[in-house]
Amino acid sequence: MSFPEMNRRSALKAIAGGLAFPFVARAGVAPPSETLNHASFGGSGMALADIRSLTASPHVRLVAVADVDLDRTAEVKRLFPEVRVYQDYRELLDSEADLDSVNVSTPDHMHAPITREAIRRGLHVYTQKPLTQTLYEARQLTKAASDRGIVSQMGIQIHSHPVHKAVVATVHDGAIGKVREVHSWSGKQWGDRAPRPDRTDPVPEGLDWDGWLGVAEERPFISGWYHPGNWRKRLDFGTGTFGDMGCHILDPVFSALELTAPTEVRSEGGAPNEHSWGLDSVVRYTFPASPRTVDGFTLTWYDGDRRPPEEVAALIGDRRLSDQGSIYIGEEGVLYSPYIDAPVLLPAEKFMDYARPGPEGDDHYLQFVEACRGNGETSTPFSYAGPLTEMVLLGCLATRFPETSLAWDAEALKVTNLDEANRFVRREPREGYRVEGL
Ligand SMILES: NC(=O)C1=CN([C@@H]2O[C@H](COP(=O)(O)OP(=O)(O)OC[C@H]3O[C@@H](n4cnc5c(N)ncnc54)[C@H](OP(=O)(O)O)[C@@H]3O)[C@@H](O)[C@H]2O)C=CC1
Ligand SMILES: O=C1CO[C@H](CO)[C@@H](O)[C@@H]1O
Repeated sequence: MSFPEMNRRSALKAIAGGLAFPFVARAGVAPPSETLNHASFGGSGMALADIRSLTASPHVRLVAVADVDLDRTAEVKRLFPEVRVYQDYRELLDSEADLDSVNVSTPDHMHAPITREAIRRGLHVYTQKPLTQTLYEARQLTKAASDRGIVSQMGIQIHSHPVHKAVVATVHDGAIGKVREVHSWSGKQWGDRAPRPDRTDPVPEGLDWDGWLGVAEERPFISGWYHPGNWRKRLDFGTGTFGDMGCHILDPVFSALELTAPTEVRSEGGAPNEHSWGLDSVVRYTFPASPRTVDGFTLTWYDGDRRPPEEVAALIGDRRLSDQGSIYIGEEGVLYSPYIDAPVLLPAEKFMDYARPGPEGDDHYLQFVEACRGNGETSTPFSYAGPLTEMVLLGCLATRFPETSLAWDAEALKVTNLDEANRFVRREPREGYRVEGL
């Protein structure tokens, strides 16, 4: 680690301790007694929810917020009158020399550059899902977090929920044996078949539109089309329904089945148009066998109006198929997991006397805070969240090439049988928003 890579607070700690480079595994982990100086990227929407959850700990002091839309910072200023508000994330990072930790809760396209810069400064990072917007960025953040030894956590709070933990524990307990297939779905519709409206609207006074665009190409502001929220539907900013909900819904699948990178992915549903993600995706992955799966295990994702086929839905009998969830088909039984609801083991008679694991939940945010203070570990560090995000983003990429089986070489981060697919593995950031290491 080079000295300029240390943040000032860490450097002072190091010097005070009489050591030039004392941080081998984790740079600048605060001692347990210390209150973290924390900054948020994003001041409204999910960012505000993240701020509230993190500052529920008495050991977190919110000192700064960056938000490109100053019109959306009134509430955070009301709640934290002392907070310093910036409009440009780069200015915040350059000005706030005493930070320990940050949350990155902006739209997806800015997760990577902001998180990468925070890591470079040795700050602990809580980054919203999906970790990044491209596969390459996910790989780079995973590596950077590990090289720099910071504490990291992705914002998939369901990972720490008792229901998620129960699904994982039940599969690990062997209740349904080795798993042959999983079918997962979300009824959300973060896509758009309509063309981009041909108009330019005035940029609202408080919004720095260039800053909002960040790494993406310049374009006219269109009211309601991007900001806030609808950026999820747009190719350059969001990741469609799959990217939006996949990191939540496939998270228990990924950890319960101890999946590694898929070897093949195929889209059989809707495709994007020139500007927006498609609707009604169906994407099937093939994985190498894991200790929890059979050879040839497949995972299929459905969204919008698409759902698992009748013979799969029939496995849950006359129960209602929830709007979001998963069905795990094992060699010895079926596990139906409605999203954030108790898992159901089937056939019911077989599991009547089964002692279901009932693990306790955890607070995903406080887990991060405590890990930054040297107490315990996070449960979704980038070493876990990076590969999970890569899997999800590979599915998003596949929707661009319907009815085509893409062979994936995860180590090389490359589609090996269709070269044109590889231009979507990585993005070229706009001049002025390039960040070292991405
Ligand atoms: N884990 C979960 O359960 C949830 C996670 N999310 C995730 O949170 C993220 C944000 O989503 P959401 O809040 O709904 O989106 P919004 O568009 O409503 O808000 C995004 C926030 O980021 C700010 N922002 C945008 N660009 C920048 C920038 N360059 N620098 C600093 N701040 C910026 C926004 O400011 P402005 O007002 O100017 O846009 C706003 O405060 C997404 O990645 C989403 O996937 C969202 C909901 C739930
Ligand atoms: O959990 C979530 C709830 O819904 C939001 C919108 O679809 C998501 O962005 C979010 O991750």
